Amino acid sequence: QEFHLQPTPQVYETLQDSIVLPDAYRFSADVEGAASDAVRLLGTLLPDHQEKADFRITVGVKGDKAVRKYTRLIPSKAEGYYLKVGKNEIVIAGADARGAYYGVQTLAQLLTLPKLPLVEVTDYPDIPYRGVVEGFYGTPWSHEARLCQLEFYGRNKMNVYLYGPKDDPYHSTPNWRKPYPEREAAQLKELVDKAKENNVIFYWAIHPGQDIKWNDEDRQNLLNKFEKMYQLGVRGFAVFFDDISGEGTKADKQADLLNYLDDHFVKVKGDVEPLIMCPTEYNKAWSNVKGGYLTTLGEKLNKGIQIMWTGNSVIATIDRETMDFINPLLKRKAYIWWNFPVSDYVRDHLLMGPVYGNALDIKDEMEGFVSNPMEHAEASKIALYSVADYAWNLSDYDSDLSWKRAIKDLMPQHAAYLETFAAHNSDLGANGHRFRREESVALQPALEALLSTYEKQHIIDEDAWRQVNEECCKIVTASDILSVSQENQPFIAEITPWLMQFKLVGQYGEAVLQMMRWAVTDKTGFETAYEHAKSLQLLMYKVDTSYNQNPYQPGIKSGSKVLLPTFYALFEASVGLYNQAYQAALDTRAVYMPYTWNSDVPQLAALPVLRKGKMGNVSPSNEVIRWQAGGEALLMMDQMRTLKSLTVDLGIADAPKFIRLEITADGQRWEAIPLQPVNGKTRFKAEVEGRNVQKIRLTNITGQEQKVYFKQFGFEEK
Ligand SMILES: CC(=O)N[C@@H]1[C@@H](O)[C@H](O)C(CO)=C[C@H]1N
Repeated sequence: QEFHLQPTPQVYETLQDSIVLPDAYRFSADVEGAASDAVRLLGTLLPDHQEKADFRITVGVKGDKAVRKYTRLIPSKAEGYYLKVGKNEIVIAGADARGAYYGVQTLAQLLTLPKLPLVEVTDYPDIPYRGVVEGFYGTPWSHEARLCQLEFYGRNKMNVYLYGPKDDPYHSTPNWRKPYPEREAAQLKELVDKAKENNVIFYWAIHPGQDIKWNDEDRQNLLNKFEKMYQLGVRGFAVFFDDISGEGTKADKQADLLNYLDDHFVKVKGDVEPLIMCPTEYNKAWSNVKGGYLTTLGEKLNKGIQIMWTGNSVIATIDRETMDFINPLLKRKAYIWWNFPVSDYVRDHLLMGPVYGNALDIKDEMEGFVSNPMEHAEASKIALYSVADYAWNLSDYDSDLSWKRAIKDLMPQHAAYLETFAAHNSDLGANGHRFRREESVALQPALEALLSTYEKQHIIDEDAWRQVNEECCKIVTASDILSVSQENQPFIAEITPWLMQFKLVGQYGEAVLQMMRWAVTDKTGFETAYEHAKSLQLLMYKVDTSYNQNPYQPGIKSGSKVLLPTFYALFEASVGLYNQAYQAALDTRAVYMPYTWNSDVPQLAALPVLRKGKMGNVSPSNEVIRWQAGGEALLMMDQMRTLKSLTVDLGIADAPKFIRLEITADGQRWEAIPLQPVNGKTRFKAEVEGRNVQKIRLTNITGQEQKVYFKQFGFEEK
């Protein structure tokens, strides 16, 4: 595969010739000046220079004497650079310090080649701010993972990292007012230093909105906390007002606070980046333009303050229509908070697929583009690599080529196996945001041909059968090789449960293909394959109910959108044929889900129901739910079932005043069941022990919209 620089440069010319870098070279640079970062990085790449040598290496920033004669070749764009590798010289001339540093990062990639190609690169980023917002719910990244991320950002020319893990108690309610304990403070200081080393701006974000008081005391509390972070070396600050309800959601109060911080902290300090804020109405689906929240921010917030936006909905790809809606309201270019590959609402899935769907013609519409990743730091790098590629140079972005390069970058030696894994572990499964991704793209035609021919004509499409069988063998091989790979152990540690599941899916596919082969030709062969398939289904269930048992979306899903559903359908079809051929009555069901959920409350409607043994749970939501008056949510059983317990948690202490819970055994007569407080906070139990139910209903009985959380709705059968 031909060599490709990352991110894809704006202009790359190669002279179809190369040199072997001499081990002695003359060096000219203004080492103390703006190019010091670039010179330091270069020093780690090349042997020491000698005074007398023919080959010359020049590094500088526009205006430095050393690069004066290249001035007109330097792009006049922030963070741009001109890089030349000639027969007897290398020149790196940056438009500014970071540009020079990026020029050296590009040279570093060229130096990994067997021979150094003669090139001229004229390069610069399309989007001013590019990087990552660690802004997900769930286990925050570890200190080691963050250090590793920052190096990755430096190499991929990402220039921002926003620290804002929702579950860090010192970032959010209740401890945002408190300084970090010593150990955490020391680690943050180390991160700030590591970020600087990699030319990444480290922003520390605060999430005070759920309990902030609009008074001098809390304003001072916030200033004090910022001052503490400043003393740790933080020079970039953000205030997030997302996913809150109550007083903190007021636009004019938020704007007053941000302007105060801007005037009395940022402008006073003089060496702090422009403030960033995340609004409460951070996506179009939730914005009520007439209500004036966004226009108030747009009008009142000081011009220099950057405002984040997730798009037309919480999880959305970004296009021109998206930007044409929001930029006029904010009276500035929105700073995109892109919620991918974040998986804190589908925690049983890994999102390893390509980054696609964002428009390539909107480079002048966005102030920033930062990705909210998975809690699995290494696994997120596949998407982050392509986010860096996209945000640097939109028009040349190719999602599939970038995805393949991202995989090679993460595991150069085992890239082929990782690509097999990533190709089939890319969709989210059903989820409350209705956001889906393609999965098993290359194998889909064969899977579809195999299934439709078999289901409709009861014959095997031999070519499709062979392709699917080959892929199943690859899946089994890839899973084993990756699970013991030493190439990137932190990454393998993150994905091991999914590798186990993925192998089982591959083996299940093999067994089902055998069942198809023998359904009407070899009774005993079929029965063995059937037994094997059933045991593999049980093994998959065991993995899914043993690992990653978080209280939100527990379990381990793999190949869940195309591969496994196709194998389930082929399983059922072949058992049907066998039963017919041999007048047998084997159970044809592959898996069954006895519970269904639906609701006329938009943010509840698509939440998936999860089942584990006798427990049923509706997947919780991270966001504030706007539950309209009379809105209802219905959990339906496939048949009458006897309950043992039922728990509801809407994040408010007085839920029984707002939401009525009812059950029915016959679908006609409903009976309200009182909700008893369980933990004195927001969790309630309904007395349903021994009750026969067919449906359970939750209704907002207050006659007006209620803002609640949907933290838990679960029941256990007897
Ligand atoms: C701005 C923003 O997207 N805030 C939160 C985010 O923290 C959370 O990870 C996700 C992704 O599930 C969505 C939002 N609830």
